[in-house]
Amino acid sequence: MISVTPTALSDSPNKLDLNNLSPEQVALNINNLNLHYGNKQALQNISMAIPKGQVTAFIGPSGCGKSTLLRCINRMNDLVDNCKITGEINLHGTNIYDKHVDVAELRRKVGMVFQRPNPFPKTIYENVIYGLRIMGENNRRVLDDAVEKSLRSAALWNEVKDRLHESALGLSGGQQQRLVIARAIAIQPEVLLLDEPTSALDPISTLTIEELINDLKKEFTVVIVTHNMQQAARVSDQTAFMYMGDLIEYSDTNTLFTTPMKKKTEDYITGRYG
Ligand SMILES: Nc1ncnc2c1ncn2[C@@H]1O[C@H](COP(=O)(O)OP(=O)(O)OP(=O)(O)O)[C@@H](O)[C@H]1O
Repeated sequence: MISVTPTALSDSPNKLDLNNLSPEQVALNINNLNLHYGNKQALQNISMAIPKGQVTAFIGPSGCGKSTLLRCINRMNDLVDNCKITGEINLHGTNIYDKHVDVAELRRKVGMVFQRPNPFPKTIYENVIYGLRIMGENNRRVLDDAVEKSLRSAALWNEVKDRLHESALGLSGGQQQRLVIARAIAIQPEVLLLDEPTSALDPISTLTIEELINDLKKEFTVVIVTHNMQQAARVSDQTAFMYMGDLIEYSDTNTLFTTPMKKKTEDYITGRYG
């Protein structure tokens, strides 16, 4: 039996009715999303509303489609050959799969952080402003401000403020992951996607990132994929349990971990499989 401590870090006890969110409460609305890799269907009719300014976790056994669903939210699967997607994902009312959508612009609104920290072989400063430079920002004052603000938001400023012009590769793994989060938030996305952001980190760095996630939702909508149920319970406001490409159950995190509605969810959270 796996024991979890629901919402230990999350400071948002206000339960939302996920089936009845007002348009102002919704960041992302996923409607009848289906995804095939060649002949293999990896997502089946996924529909869910992801609330704004909260942390939503996707959990489920290996291969259930968590990362695939996450990658749909910034159209990363467009890069995969033979991948076919039907359905809609509405970001603040616009279907991101509409043919008129500029994918580069979408990825500015929907940032992503991966499992392994991937700083560029540049200075800490240049890593943070990477996206701003691509957008054509060259004003030193604007860039300096963005560096400080983003590093503060990523809980890294105090550790690196005296070495901003040193290589990012000299940072520890946990610091590198916070730097990558700073890089993602420097361009002020609306949504931040985190794909198992702590799976390569030690327990102390993991805790630091979990605390950071709890702060990030004050500014951004956060969606996290995690293998770790305790982590989902600690950081998320609502949790979606997936199994073999289906969304089995989606509810506020406390309810999902304490009184799941579906047998499959119960079996998973009590460690019967996965
Ligand atoms: N690029 C791809 N091409 C073909 N099949 C893929 C591809 N990516 C994922 N799949 C398949 O789609 C299914 C869902 O994979 P996905 O990585 O989304 O699962 P997951 O729940 O995130 O798993 P894990 O926890 O192991 O990372 C799996 O069967 C996987 O093998």
